[in-house]
Order: sequence, then structure tokens, then C-alpha cells
Amino acid sequence: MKQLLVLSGKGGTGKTTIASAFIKLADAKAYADCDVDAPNLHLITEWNNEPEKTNYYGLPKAKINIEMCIECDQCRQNCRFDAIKLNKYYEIDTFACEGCGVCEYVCPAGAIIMEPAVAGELMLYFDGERAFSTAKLKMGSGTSGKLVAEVKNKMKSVKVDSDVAIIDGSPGIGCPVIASISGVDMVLIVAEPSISGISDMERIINTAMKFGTKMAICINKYDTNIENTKKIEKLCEERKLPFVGKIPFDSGAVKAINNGKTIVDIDCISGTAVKKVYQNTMNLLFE
Ligand SMILES: Nc1ncnc2c1ncn2[C@@H]1O[C@H](COP(=O)(O)OP(=O)(O)OP(=O)(O)O)[C@@H](O)[C@H]1O
Ligand code: SF4
Repeated sequence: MKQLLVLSGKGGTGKTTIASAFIKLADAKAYADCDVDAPNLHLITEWNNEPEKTNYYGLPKAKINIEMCIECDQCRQNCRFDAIKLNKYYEIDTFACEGCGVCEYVCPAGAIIMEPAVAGELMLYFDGERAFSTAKLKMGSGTSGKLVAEVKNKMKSVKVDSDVAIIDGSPGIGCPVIASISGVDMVLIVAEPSISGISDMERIINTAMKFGTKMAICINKYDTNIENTKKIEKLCEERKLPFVGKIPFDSGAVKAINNGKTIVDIDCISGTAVKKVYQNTMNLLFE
């Protein structure tokens, strides 16, 4: 099963819009939403059954047993994250605690232990034929890269008969994006013809290149700035990056997404354009 990851660098360029259209066009039986900070692919894909839910444990957090505490202040003085507060008793600010364990180490009374903490939830939808893996990171939790790796593992943990798996990535070039790139067969970059769109596109191209992963570029909302669209096409030519097509700005796309549909579920110009982008992308993926 070939894995295609949809990325963009900049947020809001249309990754989910395009990934969901690809899922429909490919009739993909395996797909995943790796945008764990703000997942939204589940809003467009149709599932009647409840997902299997699993807690995701991120960094451990310190816990103080106040009965054992002798109020020596060692933990507070040594915590470089300022996560220990003295109110009525010594308390842990769980948002600030990075789980380094120094407080447990310095406490002379053995009053502190490090406890696993729930940092999010993994959800696997599976009906025997199709699998959809997604997750939600808890507000203020880190280690999103590890959660992304688990989302992909969950998707692969069930057997489905599919040539292709479509993965919706997260914006940016940080940990969750890097975790999503590892092991995929190809990255489709959705560019937007704005100044920040071009700048972020170049950053994600450079990031993906470090992995040596096959890559293709498409432009969404291309007619919002024809000048910049030409710049992106030229850049692809200069850097010898396959350009797989462009999709116009379309009020039909907004209508489809707002109604929980993909752009290929309704008759609209972006839906027609994405079919060409899909065909070119699949030709590259399976070449
Ligand atoms: N071709 C288009 N024409 C008009 N609007 C579009 C088009 N493509 C996407 N949109 C709209 O742009 C918005 C962002 O799209 P989408 O959620 O697919 O982007 P994203 O890159 O996945 O965002 P995020 O960075 O939050 O993951 C949505 O409101 C969507 O309806
Ligand atoms: S180091 Fe241990 S004994 Fe000292 S204040 Fe902190 S919890 Fe209490």
C-alpha cells in the first residue's frame, strides 16, 4: 500500500480539502489525519460507527505527596521550568511541568513521583473494510510528533485491501510534520500563491528534501494571484520538482466543505480541477 502525504507549510492552503477529494477519488480504504493539533478530516468523511478510542500518554508529570513533604523548597529551587508553586502547600503546575524528573531526584523526603499523563486521544474508525485513524492532542500538551507516529501506526494496524493510503498532514515544518513524512512514499505539497504561501512552501520543500522523499507540488486558489502562481511554477521548473496542477478559487469549495462534503461530491470548478491533480499525482506515485 503506497502512502501519500498531503502537506503545505502554511496553514489553511487547502490540504484537507484536497486530501478528502483524493480519498473519494481513490476510494481509499486507509486514511489518516495527522494534524493532531486541529484535526478536521473527520468532519468530511462519513462514519456511522463509533471509533475505538485509546489514551495517548505524552511526557510524565510530577506529583507531590503533601503528607510526606517536609517543605524544604528544594524542588521549587531546582525546577528550571518554574513548575512548582508554593501556595498553601507545594503544588505542580502541570502545564509548566516538562517531566524532567529533577524534583523527584532532589526531594530528600521521597515525596515526589513521576506519573504518566494523558496528553491526547487516538481514534480508529474501522468497519472491516475501511480504516481511518485520527487523534486529538490535549491543549497545552507537547510531543505531538510521537502522537503523529502513533496515528500512522494505528492506520496500519488493521488489514484493509487498498492500493493507496492518504494522509492529511499538519501545517508548519516542526515535529508533527517531520514525524508524518517519515516512511511515506510521496509528499504532495499544496501551495497557495501568496507571499507567505510561497515562503512556507519553500520551507516545506527543503524539509521534505532532507528525507529524500518523492515530492510533487500543486497550487490551490491559483487565480487569487496569477503573478505568484507563475513564480511557483517557475520555481518548480528550476528545482526540477514535478508540478501536478492547479485549482481555482471556488465558492463551491467553501459550500461543499461547510456541508461536510468533498469538492468532488458536488458539481464545482475546483472539483473538476482536482481530478486532474489527482490523476497526475497517482501517475507519479505509482510510476
Ligand atoms: N479552491 C478553493 N476555493 C475556495 N476556498 C477553498 C478552496 N480550497 C479550500 N478552500 C477553503 O479554505 C479553507 C481552508 O481549507 P482547508 O481546511 O482544506 O485547509 P488546510 O490546509 O487543511 O488548513 P489547516 O492548516 O487548518 O489544516 C476552508 O474554508 C476551505 O473551504
Ligand atoms: S523537595 Fe520534596 S520535601 Fe522538599 S518541598 Fe519539594 S516535595 Fe517537599
